[in-house]
Amino acid sequence: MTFDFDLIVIGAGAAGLTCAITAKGFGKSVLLIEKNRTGGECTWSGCVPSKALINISKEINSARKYCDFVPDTRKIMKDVKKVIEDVYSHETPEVLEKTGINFLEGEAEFTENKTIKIGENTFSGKSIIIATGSSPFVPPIPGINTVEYLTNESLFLLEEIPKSMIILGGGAIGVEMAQALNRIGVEVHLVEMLDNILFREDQEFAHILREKLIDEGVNIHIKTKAVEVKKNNNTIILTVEKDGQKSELSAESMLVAVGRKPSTASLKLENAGIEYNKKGIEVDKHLETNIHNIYAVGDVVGPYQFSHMANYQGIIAVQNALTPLKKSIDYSNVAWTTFTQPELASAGMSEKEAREKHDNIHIYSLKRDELDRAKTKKDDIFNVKIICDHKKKILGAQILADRAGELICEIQAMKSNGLSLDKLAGVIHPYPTYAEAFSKLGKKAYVDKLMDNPVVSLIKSIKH
Ligand SMILES: Cc1cc2nc3c(=O)[nH]c(=O)nc-3n(C[C@H](O)[C@H](O)[C@H](O)COP(=O)(O)OP(=O)(O)OC[C@H]3O[C@@H](n4cnc5c(N)ncnc54)[C@H](O)[C@@H]3O)c2cc1C
Ligand SMILES: NC(=O)c1ccc[n+]([C@@H]2O[C@H](COP(=O)([O-])OP(=O)(O)OC[C@H]3O[C@@H](n4cnc5c(N)ncnc54)[C@H](O)[C@@H]3O)[C@@H](O)[C@H]2O)c1
Repeated sequence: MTFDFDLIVIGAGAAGLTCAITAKGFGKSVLLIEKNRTGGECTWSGCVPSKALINISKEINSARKYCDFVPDTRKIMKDVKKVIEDVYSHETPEVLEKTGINFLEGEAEFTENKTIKIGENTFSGKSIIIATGSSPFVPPIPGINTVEYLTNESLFLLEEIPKSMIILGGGAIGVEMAQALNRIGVEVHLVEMLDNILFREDQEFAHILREKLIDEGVNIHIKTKAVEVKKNNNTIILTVEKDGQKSELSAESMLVAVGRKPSTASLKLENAGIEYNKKGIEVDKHLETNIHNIYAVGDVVGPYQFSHMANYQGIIAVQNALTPLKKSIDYSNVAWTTFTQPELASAGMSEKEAREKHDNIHIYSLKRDELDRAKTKKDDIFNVKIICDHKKKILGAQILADRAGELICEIQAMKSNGLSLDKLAGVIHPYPTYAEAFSKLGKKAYVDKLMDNPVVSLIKSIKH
């Protein structure tokens, strides 16, 4: 059987772009289909605009320590859009076509398992990769459809920012946006139904971060459930329930950020017999669906909804789809960062997970007052936790600090290469840096390892 393309990729977000570029690198013919704009969520309504807004809000926050002023949110939003345009300029259909990728704009659906339909046209692919991402989940709170709520898809399209905002959901989006919006002058109410923000993170560090946000002026309502939404003139009124007591929060606008739903509806997966559930498309360890040569990657698959995971999965899926070598996905070395200030970065296991999986773990931690660099900045928050097994092999790490997302990469590199923490003991780190914390912890691990050595134990016992 002959095919129109070696590979058809549906969706040109982080995952789909990686797939198309990687396949082209293998010298294969590729058709990339996108119904909206190339770049997907990360460029238009996710990582890029959120980090641009966070950066601006940091600058405003620093300046505000020394003088008071009202930020111009029209100018802020214009600058956020400029950043989006800059990133997009490197991934436009024209740029992609120059690399030899065939690009088609349109909504793709399966007609059968080798054939995709876009409008009136059908195309066959020897292999197909689904990379259609996710969209915001909107909870069925009574009255929600009677108000014009925002999601990440509409927030960054605003020309100016409302003066007050209710944010529903204290996850990654809610917390990052709560701090950034509050810093640019928005009165923020963050509503989270669990007993802390950032439920996936180390809860001790999430607690410190929560206190910091409250200190900055964010109104955080934990253990609080949204029960009804209504509108009164230009005000959104959210009825919430906490400990059985109802009360009302009001604001000009409301951002819904309570998780994602996979984008499967438009694909007509049934026509190809592809299995999926409400969490997304089901794949095996090779990222292959139940249908041979149809793969799925990125947010539409999970379990981690990050751009870097979309990239990682994309490369593996292409390799498996186009070459005889089958590579398994490995989620044992995942790292991520929540871009608040301070940032909260994680690699591998949390302390809780490590305790569940290992009998004998050792936590190496270091706080602000043990590190000169942190002490040089007034009010700096600095917390590191590195979780090791009994041989000091790194199982996981969490860092709550400025630029924690950069700092975690040193530990991530060590962990991914199976190195133990004591190996950092002899590595010279410049003084005074935040990263010096790692060589200090490496030295502690080195001494502990030495003490665990049977020869040292024997000498110690003889001496005693
Ligand atoms: C506010 C926010 C901030 C974030 N910040 C970060 C961050 O800092 N770091 C990080 O790693 N991650 C971050 N993320 C997560 C990250 O954006 C996603 O994990 C990533 O973009 C997923 O990429 P994807 O390619 O799987 O999906 P998407 O980027 O959603 O791409 C899917 C594409 O498929 C297209 N599509 C869907 N159906 C069809 C169809 N039938 N036919 C044709 N095209 C179709 C869509 O239009 C879309 O362009 C953030 C997310 C949000 C919402
Ligand atoms: N820096 C980053 O890497 C980054 C930033 C933003 C988003 N993301 C990705 O996007 C994904 C989605 O982010 P998100 O913040 O929408 O989801 P999330 O799953 O991270 O958090 C959603 C939060 O909403 C709460 N919630 C759910 N229903 C609620 C309700 N009815 N009332 C009050 N609270 C409710 C949940 O308890 C949870 O804490 C993240 O999981 C992450 O993968 C990553």
